[in-house]
Amino acid sequence: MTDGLALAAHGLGKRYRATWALRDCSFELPTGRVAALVGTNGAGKTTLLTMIAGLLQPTEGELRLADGGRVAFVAQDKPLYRAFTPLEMLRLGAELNRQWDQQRALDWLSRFDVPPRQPCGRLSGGQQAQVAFAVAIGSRPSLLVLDEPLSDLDPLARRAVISELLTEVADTGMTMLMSTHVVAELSGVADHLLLLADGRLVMSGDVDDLLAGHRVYTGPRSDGPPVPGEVVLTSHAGGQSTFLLHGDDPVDEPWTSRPATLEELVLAKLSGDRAVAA
Ligand SMILES: Nc1ncnc2c1ncn2[C@@H]1O[C@H](COP(=O)(O)OP(=O)(O)OP(=O)(O)O)[C@@H](O)[C@H]1O
Repeated sequence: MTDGLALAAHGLGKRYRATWALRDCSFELPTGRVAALVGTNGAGKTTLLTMIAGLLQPTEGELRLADGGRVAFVAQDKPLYRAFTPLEMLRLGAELNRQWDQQRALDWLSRFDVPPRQPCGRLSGGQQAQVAFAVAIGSRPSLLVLDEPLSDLDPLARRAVISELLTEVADTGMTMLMSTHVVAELSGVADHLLLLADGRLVMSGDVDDLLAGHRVYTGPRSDGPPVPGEVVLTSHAGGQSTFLLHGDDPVDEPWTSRPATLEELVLAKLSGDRAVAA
């Protein structure tokens, strides 16, 4: 494994009976990054994360973790023992993990007001998610893998959880990989992106590198862009046309241009280079 990488995949694939859920997946994830795994429904996100967590064997290819790397995985359905209280879940975590940070786990529960002595089966979905986070954080992972971590949480809790997770990354140097559908929440959070569509990795890398050279040009309705470059997305609304281009040439009035956002680039890549009516 090359130094500085938390994870590397090479030619990774998974087939369920006759169907390939993931194919030809190769990427490198540097240590200490906050990576977002984005994709449409059924794109293969859970399949990839479950393989990284070591709970599913690849059909082909290879997946390598940093030497001595420890993965914590918070699955989409956040399985907890319903009769156990949050404190008992932490005790179980302490017994199952050679390295365990009880204080970090307890701090997480109190930060999110989780009743520590109430059976998990009687906690709300959001509180159960917080117990799963506390156990994962307590296990002191070098790579924290989260499958749709925010789906059970209200908008305030989503923001608070993201902020706490970023603090954990900064404090401990761990790497984080999380799948999400909510592209709008990635800005300022993810510095690395893995984008899946139909079981294929269509884009991956450092967010700033991916955004570099992508601009949005807006001007009068037109069949083609005002400057050369690869058209990533076209949209027409009323008398106006907008082109997302891989190219950053200056443009003359009445056209204007600005840098593309991560959300625009992701949505454009997921919808292909089809023209969309805004
Ligand atoms: N156990 C399984 N047996 C057969 N097919 C499966 C199994 N698990 C997943 N698949 C199929 O593999 C593909 C990828 O599924 P996966 O759950 O990895 O996608 P996803 O990106 O996580 O989707 P979502 O965003 O809807 O959760 C889908 O076509 C799915 O139907």
